[in-house]
Amino acid sequence: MLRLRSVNQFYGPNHILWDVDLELPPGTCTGILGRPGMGKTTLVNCIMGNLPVNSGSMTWQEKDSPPEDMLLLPMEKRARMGIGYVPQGRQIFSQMSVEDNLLIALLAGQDDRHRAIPAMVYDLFPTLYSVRQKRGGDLPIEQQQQLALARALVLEPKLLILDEPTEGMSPWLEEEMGNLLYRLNHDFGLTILLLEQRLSFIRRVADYFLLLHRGRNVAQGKMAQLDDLTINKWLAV
Ligand SMILES: Nc1ncnc2c1ncn2[C@@H]1O[C@H](COP(=O)(O)OP(=O)(O)OP(=O)(O)O)[C@@H](O)[C@H]1O
Repeated sequence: MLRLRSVNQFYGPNHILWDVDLELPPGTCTGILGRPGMGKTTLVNCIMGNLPVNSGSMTWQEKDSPPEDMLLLPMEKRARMGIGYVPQGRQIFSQMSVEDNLLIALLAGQDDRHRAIPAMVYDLFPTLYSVRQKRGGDLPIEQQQQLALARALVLEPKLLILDEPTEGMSPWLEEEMGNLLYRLNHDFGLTILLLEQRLSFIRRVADYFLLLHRGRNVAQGKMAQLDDLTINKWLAV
């Protein structure tokens, strides 16, 4: 579905991402791990088109379609093509109603296929339906998180990227989020890319991991291959 090869990125003179490779096969869930400041958000910003890539390749390919060079596509096109993004810190429009938050996200689609909020959104989040006239900012934190996720789902993405979805969550809410991502991945077949500090959470939901250290991928593979030696070397603080 998405393949990155030798991606390099600079902030001014600072070399941030060094020859990063990443492969997201359809229907899989991959966790990007790393201590703070190691380049996880920068990598996602490059995938979303929020930041330019200085060298390397990024290819998007769907079943029975030719590969597309993502680096030629502006940010809006990447969203329309099927990439949904839930940014760190639940960025919702707090003054707007739940429904308007969803309708605004829908506008980004700019096509006939996405004129109404898909039924699956309110099926997944029935509580959001019952509070759809309330202002986003007035919702409790777990419903704000649901709204942020629902906003990313209105265009029915094929790849969902989440930046620190469990940040600030209680263990109970973390469990709920894990169940939800499991459902999206297994029942709806969404490919998921997850940036996350909580190793226990990644272990629970992800099939694969990629470990970034100072902008380089120092380890990657199946989740079961992530051993204590690797964790102690690259993740222990
Ligand atoms: N706008 C910016 N200008 C210059 N350097 C930046 C900018 N944003 C991030 N950086 C630097 O890029 C490096 C990677 O940062 P990034 O935010 O991608 O890391 P991260 O792994 O996502 O960290 P965190 O888990 O804390 O979000 C850091 O050294 C950071 O200081």
